[in-house]
Amino acid sequence: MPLTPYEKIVKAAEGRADRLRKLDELPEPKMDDLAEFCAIAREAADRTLGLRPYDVQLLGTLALLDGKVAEMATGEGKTLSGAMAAAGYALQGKHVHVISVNDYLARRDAEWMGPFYEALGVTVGWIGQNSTPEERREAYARDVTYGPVSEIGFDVLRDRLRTEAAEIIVPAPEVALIDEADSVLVDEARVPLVMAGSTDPGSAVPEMAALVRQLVRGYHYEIDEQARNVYLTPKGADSVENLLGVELYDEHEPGTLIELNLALHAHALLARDVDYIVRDGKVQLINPSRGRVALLQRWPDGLQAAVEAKEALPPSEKGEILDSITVQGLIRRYPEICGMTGTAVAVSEQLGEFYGLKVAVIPPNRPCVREDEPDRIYPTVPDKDAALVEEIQEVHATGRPILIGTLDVAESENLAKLLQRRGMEPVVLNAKNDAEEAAIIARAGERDAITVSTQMAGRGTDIRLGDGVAELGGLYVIGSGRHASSRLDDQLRGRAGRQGDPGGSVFFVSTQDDLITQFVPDERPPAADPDGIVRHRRGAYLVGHAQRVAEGVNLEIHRNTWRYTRLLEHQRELILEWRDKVLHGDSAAKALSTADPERWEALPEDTRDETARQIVLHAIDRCWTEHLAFLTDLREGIHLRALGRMSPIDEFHREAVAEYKSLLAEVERRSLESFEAPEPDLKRPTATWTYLVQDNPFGTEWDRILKRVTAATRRG
Ligand SMILES: Nc1ncnc2c1ncn2[C@@H]1O[C@H](COP(=O)(O)OP(=O)(O)OP(=O)(O)O)[C@@H](O)[C@H]1O
Repeated sequence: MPLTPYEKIVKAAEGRADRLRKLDELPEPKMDDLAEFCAIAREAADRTLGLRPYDVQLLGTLALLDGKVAEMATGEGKTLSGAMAAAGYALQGKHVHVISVNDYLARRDAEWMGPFYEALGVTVGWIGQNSTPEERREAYARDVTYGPVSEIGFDVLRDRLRTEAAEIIVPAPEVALIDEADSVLVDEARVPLVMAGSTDPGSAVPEMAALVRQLVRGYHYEIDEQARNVYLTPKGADSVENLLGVELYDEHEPGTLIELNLALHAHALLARDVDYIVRDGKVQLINPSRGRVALLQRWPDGLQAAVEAKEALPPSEKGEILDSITVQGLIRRYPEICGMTGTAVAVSEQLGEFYGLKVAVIPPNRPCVREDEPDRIYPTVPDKDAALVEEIQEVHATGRPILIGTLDVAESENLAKLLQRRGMEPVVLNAKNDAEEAAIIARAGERDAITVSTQMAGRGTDIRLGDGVAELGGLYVIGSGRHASSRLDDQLRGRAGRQGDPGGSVFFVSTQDDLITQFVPDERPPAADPDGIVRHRRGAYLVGHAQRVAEGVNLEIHRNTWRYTRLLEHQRELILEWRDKVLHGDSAAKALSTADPERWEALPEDTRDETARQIVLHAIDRCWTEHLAFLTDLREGIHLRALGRMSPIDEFHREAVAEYKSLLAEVERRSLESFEAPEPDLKRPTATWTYLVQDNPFGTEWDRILKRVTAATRRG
């Protein structure tokens, strides 16, 4: 039977692809080969997807193939650039993980790009939260696997505890191609992915939650400027002691103080509809940089329980941490890393420092003609809100679609109410109704549309202009306040003016906004002009300055966390290497038969190898879990050493290294003990589960101890 034109191109491309597969035999792919690859990929995309890649998309692909982070503006077609690069790596014989930010995008992109991969003879699969182990295994066996960072991380953690070599499902890491690279590599880098086991419900203390509700800010407790800490005043401490009838600062009974602190944190620093929402009887955290519900995320155990108590919800499960890995640790396992995002330049320093990555700026296909107006600055929040509503009403009267980006769920709901009162009909998109996202966004560019959204609308969504909207000036984006990172501002602006569309953007700011009062509390804002707008140059300076301070604080936190986790990641690699040898080889048998030849001989020959393997694996896993707990405690308490003028990080390293060395001896000791026991106890947790820990927003135990010491001195 004659081939259809489609089959012909598939065949031709496959033949070419076979030749390209041989590329990896060459020491370095030559430019000629890359050019040929680009030509084939463009043709394949055109014929299979109906999308003929623009030159700039190919430039993006080349940057990715060169191991860079490609900065490409929104709507420039990163999905296709990424797929071409993934195919390029796959044709060199490498496994590629395309790391998406959520299940929806992983599946959508893998399916959308499917025919393109097929034409090049590259196999593709995807995984999501609901994938079964079998589906996962199959997806990982493909040349290119799409998946959200958390799912890949959880699979790595689960593999980490396998006791049968055949059960391992994630292949050795080769290439990571990361979508929204700044968000994954920088904003989420500190998030630990955790695997926990066994059962013990968290302890929530409803009485504490009720007690802190009665306390008054400024009298009983204070919050520091950056809203990262809350502490009792001497008066507050007295009142609490009276109410509880206990001595709070009793060194021997720290439990009450810890519970009280957690309850106070949950009460004073974590706000419903800002930091989390309550849905289906559960506390659901909101991802601060995405504005979405962060499914699977929770705070460290005590804090999670305190928030649940605050909301009068049943406590969620609590368990022993069997292993954990940070997003940064997970990504750094890949020998080759590349990524793409609309905003990379602003974090190029971090990308270089933490991953050795360089940024390549890809020009837009058509010049951006969006008009970005300077911020409109007002003295107070009510002034700002009034002006915002006024502006929306005026522009809405012309029919031009408006997208308003708010900083949190509560703000989006308040603004929507204000607009409704003026007879407008805004559509709200936030973490509470994320299921309707696609439908809401699809209409956001139509005439008369008013969409109020949290940062959710900032990424990964394509807003097309409706009929006649270009003549009205295109989409008008308004920010109701500047974010703590200029990247988030830029992403919001980027929703307008895609692919040379007309569009506009402006931010409304007040000198009372949290960004300013938290990060530059001592600066006095300039006065407003008679019409109520702050035009003095210092106003704009202050806003920019506050944002830079906020970015600096976050970078410092990232650096500090990495200083502590780097050693841990290194130790994990070493222990995993050892574990792998045990799992895949006969090192356990060798060690135990040498240690106790008599016992070895007494064991049935056909099962003793496996027995030895299970004994040593069990000892390694137990000791590692205990080591992790030790390091967590060490890190929490290490800052007390600073009082003794030792550098906390040096001290941490010294102890962690010593402990690791003793861990190796301990594994051997326990293995031998089990080996010699008549009935070795090789129990493993009956239930395991995975979750992400949202960084403890309130610093370390050290801060709390300092506050405690200060409070106690003040009282004395
Ligand atoms: N070469 C092309 N020719 C025509 N349309 C294209 C081309 N490449 C991509 N597109 C279209 O452009 C739109 C945006 O693509 P995509 O979602 O990949 O953009 P993006 O860069 O990821 O944007 P965002 O930052 O919003 O995620 C899609 O509708 C896609 O079909």
